[in-house]
Amino acid sequence: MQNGLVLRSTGSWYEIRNPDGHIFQGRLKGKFKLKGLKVTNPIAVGDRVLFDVEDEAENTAIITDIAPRENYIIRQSVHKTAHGHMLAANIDQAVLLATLAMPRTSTGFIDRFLVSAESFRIPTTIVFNKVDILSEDGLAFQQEIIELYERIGYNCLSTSATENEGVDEFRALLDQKVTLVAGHSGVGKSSLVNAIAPDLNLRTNEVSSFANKGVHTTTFAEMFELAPNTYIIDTPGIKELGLMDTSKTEIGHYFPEMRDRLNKCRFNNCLHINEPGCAIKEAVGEGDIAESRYMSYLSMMEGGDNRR
Ligand SMILES: Nc1nc2c(ncn2[C@@H]2O[C@H](COP(=O)(O)OP(=O)(O)OP(=O)(O)O)[C@@H](O)[C@H]2O)c(=O)[nH]1
Ligand SMILES: [Zn+2]
Repeated sequence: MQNGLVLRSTGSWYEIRNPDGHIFQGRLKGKFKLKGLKVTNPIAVGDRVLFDVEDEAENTAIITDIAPRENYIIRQSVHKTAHGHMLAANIDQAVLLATLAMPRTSTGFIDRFLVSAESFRIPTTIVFNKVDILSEDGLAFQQEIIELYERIGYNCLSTSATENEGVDEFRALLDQKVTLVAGHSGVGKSSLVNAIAPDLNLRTNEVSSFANKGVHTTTFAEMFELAPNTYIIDTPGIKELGLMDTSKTEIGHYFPEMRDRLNKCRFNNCLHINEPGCAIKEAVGEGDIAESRYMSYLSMMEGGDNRR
């Protein structure tokens, strides 16, 4: 019996790393209890498992147990069934990679991500990349945006992957942690990761013989070791985390700057849209809650598409 960390999953095979760095291709034998979780997959990237080596020469293994998870991210299936897909487990933090250069990340997209991360209790740092190509006005605007998010309590960092700015800070941020890295295509995710771990090459790693072992060749998330005890989880093709089973009354709780004010509204079932005596709208009016954040809130309440 050994323990290991699940680095990838194809749906039927799981790539497991043991503490010595040895890689096994593991699978579950028979049916495994999902312990009440409404998900289609019993094991996710980031899971810690116990396993028995099945074939020494082939490096295959049988997974016998899964350690309790500290947290996990579930994505609702495209079919909107009651069951979602567990994207990753045991995540220490998320990095939302954004840019105010091109392709510009909207505050709506940032807020949607932050709300999801709050709902999964994952602390998030917003990294603003491509600072090297911002104009003077662009830089001033970025400073305002950073202040806006820092006031709420989010850690922010500005970087240039190409000019090596903020790269040491980025490396320090990831050190000894399991970090989910997310962001739109083109913001510089691979450039920034390659700047701190040149040997890794995110892109080429995606195509491996491992993927051929599975019936479903789509891998939803993958874990990469950057340095000892330092991992990133890449979610290729996944732009937003999405929310599971979130009622309208809950959304306000995932805006930290609203949380403390929620019990000050006149009506305790206030949705902060057009009710009289609303402490949230009052705070927006006084500038204590940013207009852009409130707009994101309203958009999420409408279930509107706020992805861009
Ligand atoms: N000026 C500037 N360009 C950058 C920076 N970081 C990345 N780029 C450029 O932006 C483009 C996209 O960078 P990638 O690292 O491939 O972006 P990505 O987010 O990994 O995008 P996908 O590969 O589509 O997921 C490339 O042409 C990079 O050279 C930066 O800090 N400054
Ligand atoms: Zn209210």
